[in-house]
Amino acid sequence: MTPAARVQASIDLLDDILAGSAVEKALTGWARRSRFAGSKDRAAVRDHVFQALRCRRSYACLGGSETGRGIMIGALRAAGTDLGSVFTGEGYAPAPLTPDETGTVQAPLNGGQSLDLPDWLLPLFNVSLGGNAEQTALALRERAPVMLRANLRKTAVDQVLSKLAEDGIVAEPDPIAKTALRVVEGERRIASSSAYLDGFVELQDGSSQAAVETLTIPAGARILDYCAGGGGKVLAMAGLHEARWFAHDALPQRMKDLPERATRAGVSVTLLETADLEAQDSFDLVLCDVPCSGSGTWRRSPDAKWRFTPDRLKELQNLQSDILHKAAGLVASGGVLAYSTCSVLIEENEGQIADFAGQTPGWAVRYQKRWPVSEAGDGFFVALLSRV
Ligand SMILES: C[S@@+](CC[C@H](N)C(=O)[O-])C[C@H]1O[C@@H](n2cnc3c(N)ncnc32)[C@H](O)[C@@H]1O
Repeated sequence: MTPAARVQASIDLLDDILAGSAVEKALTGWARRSRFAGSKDRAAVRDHVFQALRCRRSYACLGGSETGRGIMIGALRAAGTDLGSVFTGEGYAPAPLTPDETGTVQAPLNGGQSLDLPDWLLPLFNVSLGGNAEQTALALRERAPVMLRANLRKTAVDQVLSKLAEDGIVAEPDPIAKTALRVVEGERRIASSSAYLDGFVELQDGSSQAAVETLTIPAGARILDYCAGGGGKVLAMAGLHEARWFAHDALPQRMKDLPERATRAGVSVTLLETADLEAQDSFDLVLCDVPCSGSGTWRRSPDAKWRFTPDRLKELQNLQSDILHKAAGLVASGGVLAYSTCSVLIEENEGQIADFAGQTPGWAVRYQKRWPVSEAGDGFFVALLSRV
């Protein structure tokens, strides 16, 4: 595909996504229908689409309309590309610019436009992040780093790096966590590398790894990952400690890959359905990695930023509170209740913990920490509460 044909494909995909299609589904469907597209074309189109979604609002302003075409015109303008060389109408290139498109005169962008945030979120970012609000919004306009977690249960970091290098993957340790590796080269080879298939590494953001490092886990303790999903957190804990591992999710099918991942990692994890929990002895630590806005990860799933609403925030707050109260009942006397989100919003983080501690006698907040959206990690929050 020519660079211009990739732009046209991205325009069509963005139109599908703006009409409501899920991003990954739209990309997979396009790749299936487009046998002519090689792996470099697919990667380039994916990059165009993701970057356009991260900066959807500012690019639409620069391009003169909130359509796939307007957004891609804005993206190319922002990158300083000569639009005439792309919008030629030749072959599979987009049609030439109309006089309106050529002449789009740009008024200065307002706050929400230049920060690529919906207006309703601006005050929430300001309250939650204070002086870091703008920096955080701007960081969410950039591509996320590719981070791996070294499974120290299998071997030491330097050996993991050598194993990755055998498969042409260059990575380097990142100080955000002792298990964190930043991938510098070869990210597309990770899923087929022997380091990955043999359980020496998992894809995991740096902040999640750092948060797991804050947990104190005594040998032999009973640990429950209450919102386990694919098991990222329980596997990260098990990479560092010897304990008895349990995983639960309200939607057990979300845990379907966990047994295979655990086997690869050399760990044994007992899966529990909600009905099994009552018959279980209590746990020394229950981690609630709750469903959240994902606002700390919007550079990875940028469409979520535009689909998020005040009603959805309320719904999530209620769910988070409900999960905290239910999980608290599973913690042994003297045990720890851990709560985490990949959100940057106070409403889902400190606010949620303050409400829980205020409403629930017998619990004290021992520790809270936020990680900013950075070059090594997504926005992340962890709180530890203990029974008093
Ligand atoms: C943020 S994801 C977990 C990600 C996972 N811990 C990881 O690191 O890969 C939140 C999970 O909570 C689950 N969930 C939603 N409501 C729940 C509830 N009431 N009780 C327990 N889990 C719930 C969702 O199905 C989802 O898998």
